[in-house]
Amino acid sequence: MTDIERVGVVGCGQMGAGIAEVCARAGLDVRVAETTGEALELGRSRLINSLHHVTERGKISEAERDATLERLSFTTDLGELADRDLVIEAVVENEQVKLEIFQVLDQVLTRPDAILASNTSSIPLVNLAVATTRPQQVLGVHFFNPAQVQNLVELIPALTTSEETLRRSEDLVVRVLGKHSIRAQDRSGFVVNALLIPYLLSAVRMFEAGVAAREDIDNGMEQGCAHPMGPLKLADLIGLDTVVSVAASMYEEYKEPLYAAPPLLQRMVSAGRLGRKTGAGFYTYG
Ligand SMILES: C[C@H](O)CC(=O)SCCNC(=O)CCNC(=O)[C@H](O)C(C)(C)COP(=O)(O)OP(=O)(O)OC[C@H]1O[C@@H](n2cnc3c(N)ncnc32)[C@H](O)[C@@H]1OP(=O)(O)O
Repeated sequence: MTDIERVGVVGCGQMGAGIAEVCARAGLDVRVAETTGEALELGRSRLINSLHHVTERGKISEAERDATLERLSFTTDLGELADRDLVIEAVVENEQVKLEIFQVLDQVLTRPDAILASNTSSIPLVNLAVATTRPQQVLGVHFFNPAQVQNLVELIPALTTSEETLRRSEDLVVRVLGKHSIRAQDRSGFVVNALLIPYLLSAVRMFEAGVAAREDIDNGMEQGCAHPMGPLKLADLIGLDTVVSVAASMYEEYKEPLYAAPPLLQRMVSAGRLGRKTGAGFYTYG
């Protein structure tokens, strides 16, 4: 039996909302924290809309939806996460911001063996761990977008993480959330992004060089390799700013040219064309 029943999620953007939904649907008591009332309202509607959507699609009953909503609470005060057994941080990929959150959570969590997890794709977990007084209880729990649909969670122990923390987290992810888990070392990109990001960057370089139209690049991989979506569509789904920031951290770590974001991608981010979330990236969205 898991000893994790009360979960906190910090950040209610596309990943945080998805993670909170997965946890609440699995029967956990979930409290979501955001920085401002406005961000919280946006996140809350994102989550509620998604629950209504899965109910309409017949994946859960109306009673299950209502019970899931009952298990969700929202706050703008990290102090209200004090009684949580596990907190998953899913805020912007900015090390300073994450460090501050980890330091606050470390102070407010009352349970001595509470686990502090990050959904980071790129920040070294050990940096977050040593910023707390419980480095043995900090690890990476990395979901994939959309978290409600993708089956995988990467578990990333820092050098300081205890086997007990890893075991408890794995039990939660696999047995309670029903996800598949893989373990990876605390190296930039872990397993999936280390393989995926160079592929996405190659597709952008191919498009930039005029080798093929964006639709042909995407259709090539969808029809030729049975990928659910081609690389340019997928970059738009992930968010071009996230692709650039994960690539930058991998480049920083390995200095391999294949991890360097091509100029077109950098320019699109500067222009605010971040993909689906801003309505325009390689494609435009209604
Ligand atoms: C960068 C990070 O660190 C790591 C990452 O996240 S890497 C990115 C990993 N993600 C991927 O590779 C995504 C690849 N694409 C896919 O799996 C699929 O194209 C997709 C699930 C996004 C959409 O699937 P597709 O069949 O094209 O569309 P659609 O029919 O709308 O959706 C399929 C199902 O997923 C559900 N779904 C899609 N997007 C959803 C979302 N945002 N939230 C909840 N459910 C969603 C739909 O409701 C639908 O369910 P149903 O058919 O059972 O009702």
